[in-house]
Amino acid sequence: MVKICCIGAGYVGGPTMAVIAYKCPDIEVAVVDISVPRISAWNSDQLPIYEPGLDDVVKHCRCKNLFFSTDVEKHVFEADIVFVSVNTPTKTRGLGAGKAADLTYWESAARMIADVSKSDKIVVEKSTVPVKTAEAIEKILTHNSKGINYQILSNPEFLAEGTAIQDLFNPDRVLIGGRETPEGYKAVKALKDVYSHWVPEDRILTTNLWSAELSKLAANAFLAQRISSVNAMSALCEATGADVSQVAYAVGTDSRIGPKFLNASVGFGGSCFQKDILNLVYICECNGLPEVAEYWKQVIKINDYQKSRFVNRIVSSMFNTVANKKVAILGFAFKKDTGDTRETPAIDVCQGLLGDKAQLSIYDPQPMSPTTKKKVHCVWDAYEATKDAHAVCILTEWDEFKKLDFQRIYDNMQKPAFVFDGRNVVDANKLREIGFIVYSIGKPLDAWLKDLPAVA
Ligand SMILES: NC(=O)C1=CN([C@@H]2O[C@H](COP(=O)(O)OP(=O)(O)OC[C@H]3O[C@@H](n4cnc5c(N)ncnc54)[C@H](O)[C@@H]3O)[C@@H](O)[C@H]2O)C=CC1
Ligand SMILES: O=C(O)[C@H]1O[C@H](OP(=O)(O)OP(=O)(O)OC[C@H]2O[C@@H](n3ccc(=O)[nH]c3=O)[C@H](O)[C@@H]2O)[C@H](O)[C@@H](O)[C@@H]1O
Repeated sequence: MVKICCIGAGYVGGPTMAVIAYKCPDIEVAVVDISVPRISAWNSDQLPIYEPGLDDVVKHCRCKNLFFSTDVEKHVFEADIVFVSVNTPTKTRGLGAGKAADLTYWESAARMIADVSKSDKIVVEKSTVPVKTAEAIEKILTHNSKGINYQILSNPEFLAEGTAIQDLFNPDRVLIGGRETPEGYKAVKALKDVYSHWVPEDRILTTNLWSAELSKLAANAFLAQRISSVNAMSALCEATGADVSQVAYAVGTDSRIGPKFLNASVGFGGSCFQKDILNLVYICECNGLPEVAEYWKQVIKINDYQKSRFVNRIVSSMFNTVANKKVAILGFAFKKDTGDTRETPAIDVCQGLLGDKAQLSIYDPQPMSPTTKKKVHCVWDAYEATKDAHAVCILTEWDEFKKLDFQRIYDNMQKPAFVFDGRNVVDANKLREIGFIVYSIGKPLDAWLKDLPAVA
């Protein structure tokens, strides 16, 4: 029986390995982590992450061919294939701080693999890493190899949170990069055999190591660029009376452009887009390509602009001050159907409003982390959040926000009552009929808002 071990039981390691175990009953999969609470949660009824469909997949294989453990060394020792899916955040200190990927966790995982291994292993980069990381990992492993043969593969993950199980069951493609040597091809084939249990052959792409590593950063940069492009258009729409949804639809019907990922928003968030673009920018700079670096940096600049533009809209609409006014925040997660609040645009919007001394009352359908709860006032119901508020800000596109009784909300709010829709989820005209003053990203402006400055 092939044995797989995955180091890192996070948003990627957990769901990815659960699906491998589910689709490959002949393979034994162990997911290991240094975090005891995380592993305990994976072994309980309350999984550490919320992802539609994940519970069923985990329940189906846990303790059969899927195991979660803190005994990292034992499972690495036993494995034929070791996936490394540890976090690779942006460096906060030292060389490349604020841009480069912090590979501390990766390096310590690689050193541990070298320490405990007694047999040949395929080591798979699942984390998103800078191009050429495989070379560094190879050096760490081979310098400590004790005669063991390691093959490094790059197998970046393209799942999106909220649709992880769907994405893993039916991926657009699986990408595997390896060394162009006989041993390298053999390792690529071994990993391909795992995915071929359920992924059609023509969707498993094989490349050299560097193409696979760079394709992951490129894919995230292209996706984020589309959002910044439509968000840049949203500002122009507001200035001209065009409607960003109509523009996006018209643009997206061109088959060369395509309709997906063109929803204007308060800005993109999540743990990866910004981190991966910063990483790309840093790699460009290190390779003497400042113009290319500047090009990608602009995607982040527009995203920051979009978030501050939204805050400025709120403050300027409400007589230029939100001091001591209750503002209800509906949605804190970085997108719907996830409990993840990492790098959510809601953090920047809330900070902006708190900077103007607003009193925030936050409601998200998913429970907030204890750290977030300590910093802001969270409530368990949208009606409680909006009671006596001057304004409602919608920051995540949860479906339940579309179904709220806005007449009830209006009746219980201070007047004039404002709605700032950062996700274009509500029917603005219906809300206007109730009496709200409504701002929707990239949509024709209310008379109230028209003459106010959009950006201070
Ligand atoms: N979150 C997402 O949707 C996606 C993330 N990625 C990439 O996948 C990687 C992992 O991301 P997430 O799963 O979101 O991170 P995460 O932070 O949820 O999980 C990483 C886990 O690795 C563990 N860990 C760190 N060092 C360790 C070590 N030496 N030994 C054992 N465990 C260790 C941590 O305790 C943590 O539980 C990142 O590189 C990210 O860019 C790629 C595609 C999607
Ligand atoms: O490397 C990663 O971590 C992953 O990053 C993204 O996945 P994720 O961040 O989970 O979620 P997305 O659906 O891409 O959304 C990212 C952000 O963009 C925003 N967004 C998305 C689409 C859109 O049209 N408009 C928009 O503002 C979302 O609300 C969210 O804040 C990519 O979609 C995945 O392919 C990739 O694997």
